[in-house]
Amino acid sequence: MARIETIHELYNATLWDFKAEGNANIILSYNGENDIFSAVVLRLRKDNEIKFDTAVDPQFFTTSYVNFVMMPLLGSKYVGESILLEVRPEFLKALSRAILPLRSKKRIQNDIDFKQRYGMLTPNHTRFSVNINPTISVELKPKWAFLPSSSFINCDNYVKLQSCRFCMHKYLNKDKRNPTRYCPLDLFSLEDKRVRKAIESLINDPGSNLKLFIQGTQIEIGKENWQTRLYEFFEIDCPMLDDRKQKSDRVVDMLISLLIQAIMKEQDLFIKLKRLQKTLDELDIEGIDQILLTHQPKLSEPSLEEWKLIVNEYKKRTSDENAFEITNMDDKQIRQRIYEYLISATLKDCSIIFAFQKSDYNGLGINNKQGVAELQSQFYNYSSIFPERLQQISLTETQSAIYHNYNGSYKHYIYKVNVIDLDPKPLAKLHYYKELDTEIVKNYLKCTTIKKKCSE
Ligand SMILES: O=P(O)(O)O[C@@H]1[C@@H](OP(=O)(O)O)[C@H](OP(=O)(O)O)[C@H](O)[C@H](OP(=O)(O)O)[C@H]1OP(=O)(O)O
Ligand SMILES: Nc1ncnc2c1ncn2[C@@H]1O[C@H](COP(=O)(O)OP(=O)(O)OP(=O)(O)O)[C@@H](O)[C@H]1O
Repeated sequence: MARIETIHELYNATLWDFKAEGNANIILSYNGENDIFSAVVLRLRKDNEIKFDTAVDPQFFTTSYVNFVMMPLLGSKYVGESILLEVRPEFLKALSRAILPLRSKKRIQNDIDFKQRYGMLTPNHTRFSVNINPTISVELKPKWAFLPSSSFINCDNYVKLQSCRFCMHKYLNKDKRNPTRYCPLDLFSLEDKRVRKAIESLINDPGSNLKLFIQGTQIEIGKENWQTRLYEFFEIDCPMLDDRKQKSDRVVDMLISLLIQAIMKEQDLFIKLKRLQKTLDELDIEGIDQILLTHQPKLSEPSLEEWKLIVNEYKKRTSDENAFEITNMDDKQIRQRIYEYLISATLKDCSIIFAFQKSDYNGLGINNKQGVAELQSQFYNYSSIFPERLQQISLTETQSAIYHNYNGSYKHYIYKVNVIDLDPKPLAKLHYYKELDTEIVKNYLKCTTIKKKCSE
């Protein structure tokens, strides 16, 4: 269950900086002097039209959903703990006034929801609580990791079997004449060359799918001289490279190389995310739509207890070789598939944050492979993974170590990786999902004559 706290010292709007916002939430980072909160963010729900029809408080529900559904599926290593902080309308209104000038115009139509009773305190995944060395963080929003293969897909929509959802969707967005080269299937292939292509494409055209943070502050990629902020982190001051362009290309390449190395170390997360997205969406939205029309099942938002059962049932279904035929589903199995689709929708929309902090453990100056391998094994033996615990509010995070090998020179970093935005999607969105799917395919068929073949 979610833990609820009242922490009086936090109800002061000047202690919170606007950090970021999405469609549904606003995130504030603590700027006060109490070290306990130095790497903590406050996540507040925005006042959106789509409301959850649940008996319990929506923030309480969301936090418990993350604990009961997402943690068992993704693993506690990747899903941060959070605490509910009791909040009052006066505090929320003061925050809203303070952050208004900093918010993007495209988002301000929805304010903080002043009626929420709780905000969510969670670790700031773009910072470390022990802030002794420079930190760099990269947030990826990878989106759909698979090609569907459902027999429910209408033959007129055959493109869905060969072009991935993201690569089709990009033609519907504003920049459709010059769409990004990023394809999530490259990232999830976990093949060196393709992962590099995915990350390079994201850096060249980040959109909302890649964000970069230095010391927890977002850097706008592409803005003039944005790369200079990377020099300090990578300790680049090479006299041989006084050519600016060469220097900045090198530092971006170092960032890409560090990120790829961490992605490869955390392959399990990417494999898991892809498998979950795919198996929880076995029917495709076209199948979900058909069973909704044919069977008209009675549906309501599952309670937290029901969500636990849905996860267990999914696990049973996917481990059972004699699983039932999708053509022979009873009412309970039909509802199960619909709820599984909603879990998959969350996992198609989540983001992954990698944060790196330079470590003082410098490998004693060793720069040959054998020496590094020895040190690495010593290091991993005693502390490859260790939890960082913020005593008072007790939010645990897992940190790991990485030796970044860049052209034969090794640097040691501590890093952490966390999945964010794991909120439940409401049943009311199913209709939107079907409409969007139809629109994406129709537009894609019309828009481009060359249909890209994405491969898993
Ligand atoms: O529908 P999609 O695929 O465009 O995804 C939406 C996202 O758009 P994107 O394509 O990532 O720019 C959208 O992101 P942006 O607002 O575009 O940054 C939201 O994440 C939205 O989820 P929610 O309504 O906040 O729960 C997302 O809605 P869901 O489909 O995940 O419910
Ligand atoms: N725990 C965290 N630590 C650091 N940054 C965070 C954290 N949670 C959220 N953020 C930042 O705030 C942004 C918005 O947060 P979040 O994804 O939770 O909002 P949302 O409204 O649910 O997004 P979406 O529009 O994708 O649905 C994230 O993209 C990320 O940059």
